[in-house]
Amino acid sequence: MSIRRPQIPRLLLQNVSCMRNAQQILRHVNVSLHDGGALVLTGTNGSGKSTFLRMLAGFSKPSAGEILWNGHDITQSGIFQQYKLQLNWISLKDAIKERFTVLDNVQWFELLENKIGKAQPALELMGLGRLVKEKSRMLSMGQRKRLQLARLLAIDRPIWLLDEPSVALDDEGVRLLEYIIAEHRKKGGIVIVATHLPIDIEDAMILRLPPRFPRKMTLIDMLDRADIS
Ligand SMILES: Nc1ncnc2c1ncn2[C@@H]1O[C@H](COP(=O)(O)OP(=O)(O)OP(=O)(O)O)[C@@H](O)[C@H]1O
Repeated sequence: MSIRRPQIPRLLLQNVSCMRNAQQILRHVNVSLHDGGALVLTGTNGSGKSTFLRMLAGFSKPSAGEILWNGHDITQSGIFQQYKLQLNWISLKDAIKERFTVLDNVQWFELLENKIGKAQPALELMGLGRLVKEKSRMLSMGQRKRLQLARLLAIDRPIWLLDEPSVALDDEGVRLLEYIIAEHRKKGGIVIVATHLPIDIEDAMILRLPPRFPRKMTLIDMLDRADIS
């Protein structure tokens, strides 16, 4: 009889806290993600969703606890060099070069990755096929987001860190985003999304970060109270 060992999670956050500017932003976060896993981060403005993603990307270090990738602490420099090659990141800063064409904006990143051939099909999938030769400065907000998503597909790394990926997308764009996330997970990819907007990700873990400051009473709260009395 063979005894199966429990698999080590691909990503494990153990009791992680994070400070920024001498302020405690995240407290005692525990998350475990295996291949194909998905995590959706929600929470009020300033609750720490972007901080969480930045920490996973290695831009800031946990002030306590550990982030383990394949069981190894990502803050060790040898490990981090390998770990960072697993990551692909989308944020509101889109890093689009205005003077490049739409196609060049994806191919440039492919080139940096020593990859080739996925830019055009990725742009077509994201509905930008007819715009590949246009200068990127011509793109609308939603088209810029679609270009960022095409980059994700072309670069094709396993761990996606997506900060507000559906902002500016129309309904079809959101469906496409949900589709590429589902396909990525089928291949064993991991997806972590920080969002305020509804997104349909099957069996995703949801982590709602607590508000950092007690909310002051708003006019709506006051009106509600007036109703009760
Ligand atoms: N560069 C920085 N230096 C210091 N503190 C920062 C920095 N960026 C953000 N913060 C603080 O960290 C806290 C969490 O910010 P963060 O951007 O992670 O929140 P968020 O949940 O992503 O918010 P939002 O929903 O508004 O995007 C905020 O109180 C913010 O003021």
